[in-house]
Amino acid sequence: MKIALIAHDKKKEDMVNFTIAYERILKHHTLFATGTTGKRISNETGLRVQRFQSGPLGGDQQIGSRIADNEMDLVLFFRDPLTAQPHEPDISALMRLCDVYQIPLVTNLGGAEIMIRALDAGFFDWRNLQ
Ligand SMILES: O=C(CO)COP(=O)(O)O
Repeated sequence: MKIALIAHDKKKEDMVNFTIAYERILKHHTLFATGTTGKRISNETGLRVQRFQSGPLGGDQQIGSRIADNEMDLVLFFRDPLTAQPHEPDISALMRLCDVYQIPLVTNLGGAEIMIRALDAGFFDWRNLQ
C-alpha cells in the first residue's frame, strides 16, 4: 500500500514514535511524507520515505495530486488543532480529496493506531479492487 505520513510541528514527536513502534508493519509498504515529517522519520527510523515539499510549501497539495491519480491508499495526518496553519486551505483541500476519492484518512494518533492494525490484518485488500 502507498501510505502518506504527515504531522504538524507539535505532533512530529508523536509521528516519530508511531513510526518507530510500527516499523515492523510500515516497512512492507511504500511510504511518502511531507518534507519535514519525512526527514524526521528517515533520520530516526530505518524506514525509507519518499519526501514531498514541506507542507506550507505545497507538500499537502502534492499528496492531494497523488490521491487524484489513485496513487495513494491511506493518509495518516497528525494534525495540530490548536495552532493556526498558514496553509490551512491546502490542508482542507487534501482532506476534501480524500473524501472525493474514498481514501482512508485519519487525523490523529488514536485513529492511526486503529488503521495500522487494520492494515496489518489485511483490511486494505479492497483497495486492490479499485
Ligand atoms: O504542514 C504540514 C502538513 O500540513 C507538514 O509539513 P512538514 O512535514 O513539512 O512539516
